[in-house]
Amino acid sequence: MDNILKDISVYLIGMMGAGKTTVGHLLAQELGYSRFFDTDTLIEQLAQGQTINEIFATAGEEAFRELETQVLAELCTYKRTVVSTGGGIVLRQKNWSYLQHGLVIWLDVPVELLIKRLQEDNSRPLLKDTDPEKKLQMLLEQRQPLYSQADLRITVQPQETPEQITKRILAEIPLVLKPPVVPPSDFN
Ligand SMILES: Nc1ncnc2c1ncn2[C@@H]1O[C@H](COP(=O)(O)OP(=O)(O)O)[C@@H](O)[C@H]1O
Ligand SMILES: O=C(O)C1=C[C@@H](OP(=O)(O)O)[C@@H](O)[C@H](O)C1
Ligand SMILES: [Mg+2]
Repeated sequence: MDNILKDISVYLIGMMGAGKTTVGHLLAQELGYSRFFDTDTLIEQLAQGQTINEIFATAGEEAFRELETQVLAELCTYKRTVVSTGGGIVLRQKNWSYLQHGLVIWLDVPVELLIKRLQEDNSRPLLKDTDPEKKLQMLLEQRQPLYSQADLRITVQPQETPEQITKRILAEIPLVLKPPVVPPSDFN
């Protein structure tokens, strides 16, 4: 896989709860990439240890998005790295110019499954809503056309484990990589 990817980095995108953070770790291991980063973790470090919830509450979503862009701009200079992004990273056009430094993979998970996974989770400020399922559905509708710009879409099945998803990503990566340009032998 190392050779096929030619050291390029991988960016995981998709909705909150899609498993980007969970799968990203495993994918880095399987690719033999020593670097794994989660943009949310880096944002929290940049904000002097404030949680994502605290950043949203004190500085607001726009300030969070600024930090997100700042973090991504740095990460995109790295090769041989897996980056798990936050679900809203696709919203800014500028972020796409950074994401496109690597292979962009969309973990596509049905809303019913996202809701199950995030039921007990209070770490997503955008889901502090009277109807989190409706909110997720609305966000997905807004973002679906953006996620669709990924190089590879992985439609996750309800029972699929993070390990199985990682294996499937590894199997599907070669299908979306452009073959290297080999000049004809008499080319000079
Ligand atoms: N394939 C999976 N099957 C079951 N639970 C999962 C799977 N992937 C992730 N989870 C769980 O769902 C929650 C959200 O996962 P996470 O990796 O944080 O998603 P994201 O980073 O996309 O928001 C976590 O509790 C995680 O353990
Ligand atoms: O979808 C979003 O806008 C967000 C997703 C979160 O990351 P995960 O996708 O890892 O949950 C986090 O960046 C923040 O709460 C905003
Ligand atoms: Mg995450």
